[in-house]
Amino acid sequence: MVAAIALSGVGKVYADGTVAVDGVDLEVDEGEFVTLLGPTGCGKTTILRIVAGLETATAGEVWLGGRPVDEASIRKRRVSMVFQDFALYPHLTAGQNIAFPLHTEHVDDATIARQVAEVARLVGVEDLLHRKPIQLSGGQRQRVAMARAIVRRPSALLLDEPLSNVDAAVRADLRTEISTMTRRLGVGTLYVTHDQTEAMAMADRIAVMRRGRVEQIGTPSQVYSDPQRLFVAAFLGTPRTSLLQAAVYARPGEEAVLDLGEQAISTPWSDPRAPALAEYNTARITVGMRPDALRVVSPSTLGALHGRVSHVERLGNEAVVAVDIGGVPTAAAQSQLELPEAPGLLAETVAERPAQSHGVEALRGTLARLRSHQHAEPLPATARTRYGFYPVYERDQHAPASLGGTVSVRFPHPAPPPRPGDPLSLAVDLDQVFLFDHHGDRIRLHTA
Ligand SMILES: Nc1ncnc2c1ncn2[C@@H]1O[C@H](COP(=O)(O)OP(=O)(O)OP(=O)(O)O)[C@@H](O)[C@H]1O
Repeated sequence: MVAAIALSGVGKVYADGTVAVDGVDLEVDEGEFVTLLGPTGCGKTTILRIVAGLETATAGEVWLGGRPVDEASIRKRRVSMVFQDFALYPHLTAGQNIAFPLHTEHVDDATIARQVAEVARLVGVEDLLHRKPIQLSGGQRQRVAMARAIVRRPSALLLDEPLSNVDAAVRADLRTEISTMTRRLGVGTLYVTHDQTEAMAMADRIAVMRRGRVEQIGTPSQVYSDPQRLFVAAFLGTPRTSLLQAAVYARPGEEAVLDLGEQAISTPWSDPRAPALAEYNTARITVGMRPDALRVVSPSTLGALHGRVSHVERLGNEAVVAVDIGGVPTAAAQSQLELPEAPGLLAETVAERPAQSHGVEALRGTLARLRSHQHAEPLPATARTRYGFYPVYERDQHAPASLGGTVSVRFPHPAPPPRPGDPLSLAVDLDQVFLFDHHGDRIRLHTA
């Protein structure tokens, strides 16, 4: 099959030297829905603009319907783009807005009327065609924008966070409608979002992006359940995947351990993963754990991790309980601080420190900490554990609890969740634990 959209080694360096896109390969088949998912500034919009012809790539090639199109005009590309801010013409009615692309192509009036009615019905705005954009709700405006984008039967559809200005209730409906509609039309769609729920719900495949590169591309369940990179594991999952530093120690014939500092995850030598772990003996790695990997057990259970509840979040159908097991979070540069919620965390951090510093000073201090996390690894000290030397990174006392060395477990309704401060013991399912080396690449324990 010929790909609707194909990018090969595409790069973009802006005039000021910003590397926005860095060697991206990507294919979207006809009728396929691919989302570009990643934190703010990772290059998602730039990729869409390059495909649409609004921006020129500084490296690589773009192909549409099997033809290289770098020199082609925007119109010849038959690509439609929808932005998050609707961008309807305010002085035209919804019907005139939808008809607009056809007028520019000199289509006759009867055909225009027929096609407008058809797409208006498809997106559910047939009763609103006489209204001006100002008389429409956010959700209705976005439906009109979608109708305008598909009325020309584009060969590729580019959607840039089209639901971010629509309120939550309408967003869920539109999410389903948009992905159903693009599949029915058989149009190749590239959809930009930084919302993982949206990406998971809509996409055939998700390309998780970071700093201009695609870190991993796969079906929603592949990228969620089988992350190849630490960043992907960190980015996907609610609550956040816990990423803790660990040292690997193997004692042939006895056990292999992931030493978390205050305690360790151990597996007996008879487990084929133990000799596989031995290949990493003394290596410093990152252990990624989601609630799926943990089970609450009695304190006497052999090999359980023990901790105290630091935070309980009640979500109605379940409670998410953060448990401090004395772990040390992995270098933030590789994980959390680049996530889109970072500004929120920043605000939280500032709010937590009113007694020590004030206003601008507090903000400056916090920014300095965030920056130093982004650019420099903390200097490791070492401490003796029962297995060997463990690199001790100073725990940041002021970091919000969500950045601490905690793990999370779920208490589905109606199980009563524990309270902050309560002790809790957790058994670890090693099959559900992700291990990453210091480059952020997944360590796979080949046990065959
Ligand atoms: N015209 C420009 N000149 C210089 N740098 C730019 C320009 N446009 C974007 N950038 C930079 O390129 C990088 C990628 O931007 P882009 O808008 O593609 O990211 P994004 O992932 O879509 O972000 P968001 O989710 O915030 O929209 C950012 O660092 C941004 O500041």
